[in-house]
Parts: sequence; C-alpha cells; structure tokens
Amino acid sequence: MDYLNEIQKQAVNEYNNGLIVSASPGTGKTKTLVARANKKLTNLPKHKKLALITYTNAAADEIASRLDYKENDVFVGTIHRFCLEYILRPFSWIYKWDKPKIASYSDFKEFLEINKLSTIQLEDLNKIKKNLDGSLIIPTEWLHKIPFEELSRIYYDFLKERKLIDFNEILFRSYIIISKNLFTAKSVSNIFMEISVDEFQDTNIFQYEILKKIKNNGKTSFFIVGDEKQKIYSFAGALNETFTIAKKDFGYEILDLNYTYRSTEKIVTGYSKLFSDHPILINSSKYKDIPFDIRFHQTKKDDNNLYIKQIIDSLIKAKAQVGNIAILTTSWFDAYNIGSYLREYFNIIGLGALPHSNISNTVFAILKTLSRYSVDSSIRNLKIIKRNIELLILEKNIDFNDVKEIVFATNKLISQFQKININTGLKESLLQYQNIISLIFKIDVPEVDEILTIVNDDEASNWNFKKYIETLSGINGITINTIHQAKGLEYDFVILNGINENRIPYQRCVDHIKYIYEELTDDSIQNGRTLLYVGMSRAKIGLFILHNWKPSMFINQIKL
Ligand SMILES: Nc1ncnc2c1ncn2[C@@H]1O[C@H](COP(=O)(O)OP(=O)(O)OP(=O)(O)O)[C@@H](O)[C@H]1O
Repeated sequence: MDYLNEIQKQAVNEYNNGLIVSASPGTGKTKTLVARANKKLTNLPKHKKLALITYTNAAADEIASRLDYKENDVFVGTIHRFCLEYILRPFSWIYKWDKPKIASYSDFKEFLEINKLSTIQLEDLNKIKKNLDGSLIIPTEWLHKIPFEELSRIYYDFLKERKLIDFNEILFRSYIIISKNLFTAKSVSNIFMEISVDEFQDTNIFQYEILKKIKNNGKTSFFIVGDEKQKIYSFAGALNETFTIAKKDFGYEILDLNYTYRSTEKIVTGYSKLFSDHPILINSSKYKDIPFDIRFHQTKKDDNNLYIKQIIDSLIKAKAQVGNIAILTTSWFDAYNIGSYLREYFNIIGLGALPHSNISNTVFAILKTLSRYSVDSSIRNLKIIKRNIELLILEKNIDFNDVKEIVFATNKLISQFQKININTGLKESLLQYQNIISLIFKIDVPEVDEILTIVNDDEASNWNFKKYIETLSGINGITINTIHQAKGLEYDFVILNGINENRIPYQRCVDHIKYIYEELTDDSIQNGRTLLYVGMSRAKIGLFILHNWKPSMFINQIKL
C-alpha cells in the first residue's frame, strides 16, 4: 500500500471504530475510501458485509469497479438504493405497505391527464417533499393556480390508489421505519461491519438521520468522507455543517488529508483564494510546477463558441488528449448549445453532446452502460450493466431474484442490443431498445417515452444509433457537462464557461424585460462560491475561465 501517504494509510488501517475524513479537492478521499474497503474485504467476518454509499449511480459504478470483491460481500450504491434494499423492502410489512414500486414517467403523465393539470410540469411534482415529521415542505416558489397542499393531497391519493410510491418517499418511509422500530436499525447494523459514505457534504436530513439510527443501534462502524467546501446540492436539501454535527453525534475524530495530488500550484492557489479560511495544502502533484497560468477571458455572446473552439485547437496542437479536455458549464442549456456547435469539429461526449437534457432513470442508465460496453466490451463494463439491471429489478419490484436469471437476462439484453442496426435513426432505435427491455423483463418501459419527449427533433434527424451510442458511451471525446455532473472527476484541461455575474452566484431573473435579478443572500453567495470551487478544482494542468457578460464577483478574488 505504498502508494498511499502516511495520513491516508492511517485512515485506511487505523480508527476501526470509525472516522470522518474532511479534506480538500484532490487529496485522495475517494482513493482512501476504496483502499479502506479493499483492506476490510480481505478479512471480512462471515455473514458480514460492507456498504459504500455514493451520491450518484455513476459514482457507484466507478467505485465498484475499483473494488476486489465477491458478489455478496459489498453493497455499493446510492442511499436510495440502500434504503430500498435493506429497509423498505424487508420491513414494509410493519405498516402493511405493499412492496415498494416507484412511480414512473407514465404514472406522472397519467396523473396530470386525469386531473387536467396541463400547466403543471413534472419538475413541479418533484417539489412535493416531506419533512422528517411528515409535514410538507412548502416550496419557496409555487406559481400554479391550484394550491400546493391540494395538489399534494390528490397526488398522494393517486399514488396510494395505484400502490405506488414517489421516488422522494423512499427516504421518508425508510426513516419512519427505522426511527419508530429500532429493531430494524439493529437488524441493518447486524448485516454491515462498516458503512462508508462518500461526498458527505451533500447529505440530506433523511440520509443523516437514517445513518445515525443505524450507528446508535448496533456495532457498525462508519467511514465518512467529504469536503464541506464542495457542497453544491444545497438546493436539494444538503445540510449545513454536517461534519461538525456528525463528529458529535457519531463520536468520531475528523482527520484532514493535507497533501493534494491533482493540480498545478497555480490552480491550487487559484481555487484556495475563494475561501478566506482555506487550509494550506501541500502540493504533491506531479503537475505541481507546470507554469500554466489560469487564463481568464471575456467573450461576446456570439463568439463564445468560436473562442472555445480556438482554445481546443491550441490544446490539441500542443498534444493534449481529447479525452482529457472538459468544458464545464453552469447550465445544461449552455452545455447543449456549445455541444451543438463543437460537434462539427470534434468528437464530443458528455451530457452537452446529446440531443436531449439529462435524464436520471434506470432504463437510461442501462442504455448508457450498454453503449459503453458496445464501445469497450471489458469485464468492468459488463459488471456495470449487471449492477444497473439489479437496480431496475429492485425499483420495478420485478419478480426476478435468482442470480442465474439475472445473468441470463444480462446476456440476452446485450445480444439483442447489439442486433439493433447501427444505421437506424435515433428515435426508431430507441423504440427498439424499449421493446427489448419490455420483452426481457416483462414490464412497461415509459422511461423511453420520457427520453423521446425531451429529444430535440431538429437535432435528432441528424442522429443515427451509432452516433448516439458512441456519444452515450462517454469514451473518447471532449467532455461537455455541467459542473454539477463533473463532481468528483478530473481532467487535464478544464474550460469553465459562463462564469458570469447573475450566474455565479445564481440570481433568478424576476423581470426579463428590464432584466431585474433577485437580491443576493449569504446563502446564494456561498452556493456560487462552492460551485466555482468544484469546477476549478477539476483541472490538473490548465484552467480557462470564460465569461460572456460581466464577470462573476469571484473572478477578481481569484485574480488577486
Ligand atoms: N498518495 C497518492 N499518491 C499519488 N496520487 C494520489 C495519491 N492520493 C491520491 N492521488 C491522486 O490524486 C487524484 C485525486 O484523488 P481522489 O479523486 O481520490 O481525490 P478526492 O479527495 O476524492 O477529490 P475530490 O474532492 O475532488 O473528489 C487522483 O488522480 C488520485 O489517483
């Protein structure tokens, strides 16, 4: 284990009762988390497991592929999946709830149609969330004629009638089960020797309370890692000061990792300036001394894309690898706009390269992993397909638990997928994919309809299946993504786009005619700062910061 530094080694080998690691970008938090799990796996007691809880399914795939494990020894996945598998499914009987089946796109659409709610968007249904005590969290903004409480009531009635649950309810119901029936917390604790949590700064109240109950009712140790300064999901309920609270509640020490390995000194100095209390990092990166200044540039709206192209041309001329260049934006729309332009010149990947916005459902995740496997048929990618299929089975409550059956379905899915003619148009090939999933798993697949609804028709006419698979695979091309999607990742060169006033920190435009923006608050300033911090700290060698309007207030601070 000589590739870990002394403090990382301590975090891996000591603190068997549990530990919190709170450390800056590039200090090897994820690397340490994986190393600790691999170590624990070498002498895992019989009938015990490890759990590694990640923020996204993509991060889970990445971490799972770096572990040496036997099928049944480890759980790797999001908190939602963890709760479904270990709390909601096994213990729903306590409240005589049906086995959880998550409401899907077609259910939402049906709900809106039945109730003639044509003006309400799906995202607005997503605003129906509960507090710990079951009361509703009233959104700060609700512009519909139908009052929020009334919509919530008819929505929950609809779900109940159909024996469905909303995705947001996974955590709420799990919390109810585990907090009111302590034997369930004990039983979960009995399964796991240790639970690791990555990206802890973005933990919400349910996740936090569920983990705390498990901790307080058994012997499970916790290994918690993250960085308070990288909290970018406040809007989704991430708690403040989670590390300090957890230190007290879990009774653990907080360990810092002082050495950073990712970026040049110029980049480390640049992002450190965003916080007056930033810790001093010892830069041990192999790129440390590369004298590449952070470049700032004001573009005009209509030459922004051209300017990005010129940066990329110069990087390629200087022998940068395209797979190591990323353009990160503050909104999907910007990513899409840049992607549509650059596609003519380069091979591009990432969310901004697709003819539709982000979609986060399991059917789409399987499509992505199948595409990846088509381009690179490694065992690693095969495993990822299987993991995603298991998630589908869980979410849809498919009666399909035998391991052999899952392997059979995986093989069948791959072979059928590879039979789709690569020259078929995008929409038709998506329908073929829908058909394949539907036949193999004997389910309706409205998730594909969801993709089809958000596909940009003008664009889609230029896409065949081959191009879509190659882009979806995420292999070999310039990445265009939002900063949020790039969390935890790293690239040699990063171009941050749209670091404008009103965008970072974000201020909603309340009057488009006069361009009046919402007032800034301490919270919105802090959210802007953390987002820029995450964006900047993705870069290893070169960082370009562009603004096509007045610069963000933070640009001067970095330049000083
Ligand atoms: N001891 C080490 N020796 C050499 N390289 C290291 C060491 N520790 C970490 N690294 C490298 O530093 C980079 C960042 O590691 P990692 O992604 O684990 O950091 P992180 O703390 O999780 O970052 P972030 O907070 O940005 O997600 C990786 O390329 C990793 O391989």
